Amino acid sequence: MKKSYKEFLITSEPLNVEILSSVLWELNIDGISEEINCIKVFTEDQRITEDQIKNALEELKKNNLIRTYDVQENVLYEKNWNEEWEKSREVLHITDKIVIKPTFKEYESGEDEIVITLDPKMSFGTGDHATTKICVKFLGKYLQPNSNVLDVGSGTAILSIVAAKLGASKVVAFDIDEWSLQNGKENAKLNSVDNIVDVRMCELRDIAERNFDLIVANIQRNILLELSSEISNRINESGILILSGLLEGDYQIITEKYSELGFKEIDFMQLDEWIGIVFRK
Ligand SMILES: C[S@@+](CC[C@H](N)C(=O)[O-])C[C@H]1O[C@@H](n2cnc3c(N)ncnc32)[C@H](O)[C@@H]1O
Repeated sequence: MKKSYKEFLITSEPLNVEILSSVLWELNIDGISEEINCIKVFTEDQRITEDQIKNALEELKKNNLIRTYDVQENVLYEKNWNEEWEKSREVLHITDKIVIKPTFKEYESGEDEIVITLDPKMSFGTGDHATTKICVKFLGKYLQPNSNVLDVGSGTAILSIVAAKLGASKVVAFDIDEWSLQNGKENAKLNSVDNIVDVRMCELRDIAERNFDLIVANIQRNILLELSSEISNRINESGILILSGLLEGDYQIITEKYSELGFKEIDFMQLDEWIGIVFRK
């Protein structure tokens, strides 16, 4: 039997690809491709309904992040959506030193550059999203060589691989998503850091280690609030905590929660409407 996929063609005003894709990835879609004036979302048939997409867009509308939207559904037979999606990936220079390259693109690296090769497949973390960029920039600034790092919600393991390449001696990367386990392991191997990056599929409460020098978590606000005590219990005295996945409006509730747990804010960054905060325990 032919396997079918659905393609949802989404137009919105304004067309904010980053915000749309971050919300749509949460629905467990398979891929997104960015077109000139719309985005296309690909998913295996039956997995996601048009109503689920519309509910997510309606939520964004309620929060004034988009004004209007339109969704058109097409069924595709044996379409290689991954190929479509790959066409829109580019080599990304996140800092002067850190470059993210999709596996299918050629790139000649500069002398001091750290080039990370990624095959994102179905996990979050291509490096395109503002929150990933914020975390990468902060890792470049705060990660000390030989650190013990925890990556909460690792997706493609992009942040773990960056940490390993920057000199971390041990990185535990975990995610609740099955695709991320597979994809994170593949990417760690692809970048020859699978001896440093330990990718797991579990919840934070299952992480037995409690001695991390740096914890990075790029997840949405409610999860960061829910996991705050568990995060706090796993960081060393004077450890660094990098949080992103947050919108401007999340700043106050997050800083209040984490300062109650003894964290002090030491840095802040905003890219578009997304923010990242660095704390020291
Ligand atoms: C925004 S993505 C971040 C991916 C990657 N770290 C990056 O910075 O690009 C958030 C990830 O958190 C995972 N996630 C969501 N809830 C989680 C939880 N309670 N514990 C661990 N991971 C979670 C999702 O599956 C997703 O892969």
